[in-house]
Amino acid sequence: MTMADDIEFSDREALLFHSQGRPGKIEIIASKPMATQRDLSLAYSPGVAVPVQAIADDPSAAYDYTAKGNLVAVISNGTAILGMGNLGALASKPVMEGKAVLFKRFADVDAIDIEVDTEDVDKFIECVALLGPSFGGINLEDIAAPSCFIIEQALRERMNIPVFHDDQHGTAIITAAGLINACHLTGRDLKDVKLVVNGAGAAAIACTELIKALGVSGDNVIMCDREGVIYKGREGGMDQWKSAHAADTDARTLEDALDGADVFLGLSAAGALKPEWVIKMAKAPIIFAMANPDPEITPPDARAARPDAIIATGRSDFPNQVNNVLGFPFIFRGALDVRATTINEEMKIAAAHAIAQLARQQVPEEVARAYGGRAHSFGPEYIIPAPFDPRLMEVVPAAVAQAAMDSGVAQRDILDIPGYRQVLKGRLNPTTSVLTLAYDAARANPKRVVFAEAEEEVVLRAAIQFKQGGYGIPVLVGREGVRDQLKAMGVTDPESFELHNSVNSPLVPQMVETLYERLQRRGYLRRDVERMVNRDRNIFGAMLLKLGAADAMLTGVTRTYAQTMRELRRVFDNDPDRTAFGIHVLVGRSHTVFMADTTVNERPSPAQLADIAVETAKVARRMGHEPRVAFLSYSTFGNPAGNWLENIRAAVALLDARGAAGDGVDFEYEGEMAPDVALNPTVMKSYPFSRLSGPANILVMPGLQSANLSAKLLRELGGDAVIGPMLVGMEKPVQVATMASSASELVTLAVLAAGGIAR
Ligand SMILES: NC(=O)C1=CN([C@@H]2O[C@H](COP(=O)(O)OP(=O)(O)OC[C@H]3O[C@@H](n4cnc5c(N)ncnc54)[C@H](OP(=O)(O)O)[C@@H]3O)[C@@H](O)[C@H]2O)C=CC1
Ligand SMILES: CC(=O)C(=O)O
Ligand SMILES: [Mg+2]
Repeated sequence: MTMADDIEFSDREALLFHSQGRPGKIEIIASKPMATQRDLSLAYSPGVAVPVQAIADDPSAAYDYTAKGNLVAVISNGTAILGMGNLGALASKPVMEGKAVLFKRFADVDAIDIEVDTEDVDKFIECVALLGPSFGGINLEDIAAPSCFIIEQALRERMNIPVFHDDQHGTAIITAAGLINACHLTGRDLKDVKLVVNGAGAAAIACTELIKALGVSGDNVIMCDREGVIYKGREGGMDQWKSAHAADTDARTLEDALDGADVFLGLSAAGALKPEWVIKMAKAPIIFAMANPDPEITPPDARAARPDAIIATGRSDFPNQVNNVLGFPFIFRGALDVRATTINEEMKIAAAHAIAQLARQQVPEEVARAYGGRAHSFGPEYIIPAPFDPRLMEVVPAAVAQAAMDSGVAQRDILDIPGYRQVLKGRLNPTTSVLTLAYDAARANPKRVVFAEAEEEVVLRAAIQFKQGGYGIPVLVGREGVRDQLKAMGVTDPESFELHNSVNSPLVPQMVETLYERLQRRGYLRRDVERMVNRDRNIFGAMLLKLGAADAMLTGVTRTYAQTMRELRRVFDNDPDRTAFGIHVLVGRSHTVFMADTTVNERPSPAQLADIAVETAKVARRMGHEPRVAFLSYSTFGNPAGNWLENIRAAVALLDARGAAGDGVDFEYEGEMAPDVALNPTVMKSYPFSRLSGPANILVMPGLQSANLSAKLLRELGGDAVIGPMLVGMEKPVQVATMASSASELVTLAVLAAGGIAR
């Protein structure tokens, strides 16, 4: 196969990728434990008879007792494998396995590939129709036109689950989204656009139909196939689907058709578009060369011919990937979740608009990271979101589900769409579900949060996301130039951001007064205080908070944690009677563990250890977890004996006493114990007297050495996501990020502070 020079893998690597380990790309994993005889009895005979009878009595019970409702079949006969042509059912298997994997990765839809070895349309229809009971939906793939039209139509009529030919409708939805945005960027009105479509197969016909439905005039569209322009009256190589798009034109070749055209839409074959024809297109032409794996024209060739063009391909190694992977996982997610009987026009148009809109919003960092740090913002090189954009999972299924309900094809209603969007977010990323309560709390009661280091780009990105997410009002500390920075980052209304600095803040005299009163007996002269307020953004930002101009504060990106804490301590005390300390939260797929104190107290006293347990338990509850506290040590209940255990034992005794006195110790705790005893139920069994009813989810660490080391090791080497460090116990909600924090991590800390979770 010919590959473009810049693809960074060889054919051998592609084969190795598929053959290494288990051959292929998918496997099936049981969703229920199969460990014991009892499990077997329940899962298989005799237990399985019960759901069998329930489904026989009421077929809709299949959605409750089997995987049907989340299972999609990816079905092909291999007659149009990508742009490679008819290579047969078996050869299509790598593509179909690939589509199944994409369903799972992007939208948590379980999918299985089925290759049907026939080109006989009736046999194919019969085969698929009979598979209906197994699946929640059918995704037809890489079936050549015109058979695909007959097959899809017949199956849609016969089956009561969604049947969707991805190459037709998935492609059409994404193409429409890309075209809407490309026209927007080049100041074109869809109804005036002159469009040339190359290809008259599954993808081309469906794209053209949807684009016409969106407002492009039929008179302005010319479609071409291998024989050239499909014009009214042409006789050779025609069928009813091509005839429907035959143009009233004198143009006979693709070259003729392209003269003055605004848009080229290629859904045909590699190399079909010559650079010299592109030169004839209108100003700022839009070129979607979507054949896979090799496009109709390579982006470098298209760019060389037309530097003013917007260029898209179906591939992930160039900007603007217009590929149905952006659609099918999320469209099925929404359709399955409302048990839609079909995927109708309303649902497709809702998906197209949702995707188009998403591209116009600020791009989150996860996306930039997934694409090697290439930053995106809406423009000619970024007309459509990238498949790794986690927001697709939140917005597209919700739009599709809503459209299904509105158009009457949903069998189950989702009434709480904001709640559904949260569920969708949590479905992919356990970290976001842990944070759901925090995000909800912040959004319900938006607070003013000081972003003290707003001249840093990462901080500004976080502030923009914080504002756009509706989590609160960022209060930026920085020079006037920050507004230009905001503008350069795509913010259209930088004036709407509140910006403070000591040069023009009317609060400075009051800040100096208040801080001097606090520090005058701690070795500071008034002029020291003046200098601090005027020059140090942490002091200035903290004073905004102290004086009530904001509700919370975020800093830490420009100075070390210890240095930042020293500065904050000049302004803030601990909350009276509380210990200030840090918490890291480790989020795995099946567990969440809070670890404290990971940042502040080098050798916590027994009273501090007890406080850390009580306060961390409160934070865990605020994040939806019932606390079980383990006081960690290298030693478990006195073995081995050592000199370092007294503090821990005294802390446990203090909690016993506080509990006996009814003083807020309403959670399980135990210690001292080693981490395996705290976390591993099997090891735990050796200590039947332990008061923990299950694995601990709060680990109170014996000292800063072990705590900070553990947190950092887990962040660098562990497989889990790590949230934090959160700072709790200060007089005001202040969060100190680590210097390497990403914008998403900063947003999380701001949300934890604003939502009152970390306080
Ligand atoms: N980026 C994306 O998301 C997607 C891209 N595609 C790509 O679109 C292409 C077509 O796929 P699909 O519609 O499923 O396949 P079909 O087999 O249904 O259709 C192929 C069409 O392309 C036409 N064609 C082939 N070669 C040429 C050429 N040199 N000049 C003009 N027309 C040509 C054929 O013409 P004729 O009718 O005369 O035989 C036919 O109409 C493939 O390259 C595929 O990879 C498809 C789906 C999604
Ligand atoms: C992307 C796709 O489905 C195709 O090229 O056929
Ligand atoms: Mg395909």
